Amino acid sequence: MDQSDVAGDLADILLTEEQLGSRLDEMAAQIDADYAGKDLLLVGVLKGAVMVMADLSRRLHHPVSMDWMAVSSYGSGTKSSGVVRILKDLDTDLSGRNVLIAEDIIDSGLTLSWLVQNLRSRGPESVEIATMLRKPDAAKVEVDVKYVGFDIPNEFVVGYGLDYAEKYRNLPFIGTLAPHVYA
Ligand SMILES: O=P(O)(O)OC[C@H]1O[C@H](OP(=O)(O)OP(=O)(O)O)[C@H](O)[C@@H]1O
Ligand code: HPA
Ligand SMILES: [Mg+2]
Repeated sequence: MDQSDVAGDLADILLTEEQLGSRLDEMAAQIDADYAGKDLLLVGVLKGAVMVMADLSRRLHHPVSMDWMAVSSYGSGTKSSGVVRILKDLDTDLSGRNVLIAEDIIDSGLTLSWLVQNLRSRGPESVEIATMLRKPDAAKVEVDVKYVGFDIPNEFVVGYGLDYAEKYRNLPFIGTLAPHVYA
């Protein structure tokens, strides 16, 4: 997508591609250090986490496996329904594995608190979370997150995997939408 095609839809750019990239460098270095000598399974949460998974995993100097889950709580709206559905489950047996969930955003926390509980019940060695974004002021449940890219204000954001009604995921930066887009 030519960014000029969506420029009229955006109110603001919150985080540039460069800011996301340098924060990912730091997160990857931390993850490499924390998991040195250990097995690591990255679990990406479709669809939003595709960018984080691709960009974070390529920065790790660590042999990892990758698997994917699809869960959805937002549908096409801007509010979490609170009801999490598994649309696609993992192919991997988690017994004894060190699992690191890769996510684009923790908003209300409902998706991740549900997912962490679900994965912990499968007998892994550990389950931790790496998320690019978190909205502290939107939290409805506490989620223990080991790696956070950025804490952001409580506004609906798009880009870098995040959609509004399935659009804007491929923007390389994080932005907010102009009010007319929701109308
Ligand atoms: O903390 P929460 O309030 O639960 O929100 C976070 C979740 O919402 C989004 O997924 P969505 O359901 O929109 O699916 P998608 O990734 O396919 O867009 C996002 O990717 C997270 O998984
Ligand atoms: N934008 C897009 N998708 C989301 C958001 C957001 O701010 N929060 C949870 N899912
Ligand atoms: Mg979504």
